[in-house]
Amino acid sequence: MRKNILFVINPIAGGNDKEEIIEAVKQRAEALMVALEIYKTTGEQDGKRIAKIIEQSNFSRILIAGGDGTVREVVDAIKDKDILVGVLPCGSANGLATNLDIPDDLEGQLKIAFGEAFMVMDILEVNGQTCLHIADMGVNAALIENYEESDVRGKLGYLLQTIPTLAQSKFPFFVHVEANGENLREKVILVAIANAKKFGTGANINPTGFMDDEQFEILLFKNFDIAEIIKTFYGDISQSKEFVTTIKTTEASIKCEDSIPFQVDGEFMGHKKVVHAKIRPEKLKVLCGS
Ligand SMILES: Nc1ncnc2c1ncn2[C@@H]1O[C@H](COP(=O)(O)OP(=O)(O)OP(=O)(O)O)[C@@H](O)[C@H]1O
Repeated sequence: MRKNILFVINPIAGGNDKEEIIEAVKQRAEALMVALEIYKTTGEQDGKRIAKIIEQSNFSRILIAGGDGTVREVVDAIKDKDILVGVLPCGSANGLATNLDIPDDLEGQLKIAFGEAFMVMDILEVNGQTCLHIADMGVNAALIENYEESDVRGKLGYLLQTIPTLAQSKFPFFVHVEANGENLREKVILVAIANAKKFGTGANINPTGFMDDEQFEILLFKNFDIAEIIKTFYGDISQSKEFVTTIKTTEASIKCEDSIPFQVDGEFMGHKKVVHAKIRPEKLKVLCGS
């Protein structure tokens, strides 16, 4: 049977031109004699439209040129269908691609997108939302909130928000975590709910986490030290017990005494007091680097 690929492109993701990627994918599909259907997102009802397109054809894989937001939308549209997903990262945040070892060069990305190496990864549900790599409450979500309101994009824009965010913030805060039948109360600056190891910035906040181990980690970052926080987001992370407590689980409730900034896969989701996280029964087959 001839292979069918759906190619979803978010034209505005990352603010960059997608023509080179589109042409390269078209050429590769043609060379492999694979039928390619293209869907360009509009920002309106894309999830519903993609779900309808998937219903009408028998796609063996979906390639996505976009950022984490576009990938999440496609994953929601796939539901429990057996379709391989490949990411050609071009968003301003590409945390999932970072965790899948997708390289920066287009040739390397195409090799993976049209290759056969894939992982069967877990999907988290966090307050009813699909979460593929990391959700968190606290200082990182506050940075994303401020970043989304600022004019400077990219890593610099994010870094520029660090000092004002910390200066005006209500951190540290108290959090109650209920997981594995136990309760824990800690004073923290950030609670991460991590399916993956790394933030989109590349920082490896969860070195013991795997995306295909049917569990996730709750990481309670405790120290309020600006130098340590900046290192955490951009480089090496201290895994000392004074700095972070890690809980491995399949379901957890996180309750805060105040409303705290909350983000899922790099998208700011408002201020929350309660976050419930669990592993979904369905999995995602995703093409990866190794
Ligand atoms: N044609 C379009 N015009 C405007 N917005 C769009 C369009 N297509 C998709 N979107 C929006 O793009 C967002 C997803 O972007 P994605 O996360 O993939 O890339 P990004 O560059 O990281 O985005 P951002 O920096 O805005 O988070 C969604 O909010 C979606 O509604």
